[in-house]
Amino acid sequence: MIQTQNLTFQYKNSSNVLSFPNIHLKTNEHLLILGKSGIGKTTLLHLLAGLLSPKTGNIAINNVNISTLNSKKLDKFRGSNIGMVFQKKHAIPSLTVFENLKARLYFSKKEKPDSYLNQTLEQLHLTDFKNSKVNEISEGQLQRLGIALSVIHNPQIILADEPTSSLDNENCKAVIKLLIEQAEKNNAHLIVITHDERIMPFFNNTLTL
Ligand SMILES: Nc1ncnc2c1ncn2[C@@H]1O[C@H](COP(=O)(O)OP(=O)(O)OP(=O)(O)O)[C@@H](O)[C@H]1O
Repeated sequence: MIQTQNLTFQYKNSSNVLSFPNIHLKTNEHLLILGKSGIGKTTLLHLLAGLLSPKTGNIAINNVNISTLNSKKLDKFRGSNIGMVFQKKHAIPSLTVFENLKARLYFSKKEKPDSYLNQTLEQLHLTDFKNSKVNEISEGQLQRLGIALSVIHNPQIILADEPTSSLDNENCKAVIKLLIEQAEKNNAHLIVITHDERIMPFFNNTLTL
């Protein structure tokens, strides 16, 4: 369950106060967040991930009010409950694709057999690049690795910022299907922000800021 109430946010060096509609997602519900450039989509996603603190309002995730957690507890909560697909890539360049997945599991203190990692790479058309270093793969492959890294530890919430923007139609479909499949397999919520109209048919719930 995700519930937000009266959320507002203000960047330090800005006089603009961003305010957001309330969100209420029940178990297994997903959400697509739309809105014009600069309206606050990424800011909202970062608030939901606990990467930013609201100026006012509350965010409850599975009955934990994350706005009240101190930074140590918030880091722990995020590490095991949230998977983020960032616009900027978060893979470790000196490691291979496969080693990155192993490292992600290590940091989230979860264990998975190698066969599970291989299956995820297969679903994202990354098997051929399993032993490639991150700086040897293309932008699209890197973006798909970002998806794999965000779901490999089976988080309760998957937050994705423009996950399909640089992908061709085939990989766009593969990525969104994998995100939905992972979310459903784990009873997790999937929240996506996008400009990409190709992914709208995959969502029943949309919120336009
Ligand atoms: N670090 C910052 N300091 C000050 N203002 C910021 C900062 N980051 C974003 N903003 C401003 O806050 C507003 C919301 O930004 P945000 O990135 O959330 O929008 P967005 O809807 O995700 O945009 P886009 O679709 O272009 O990525 C914008 O007006 C932006 O200029």
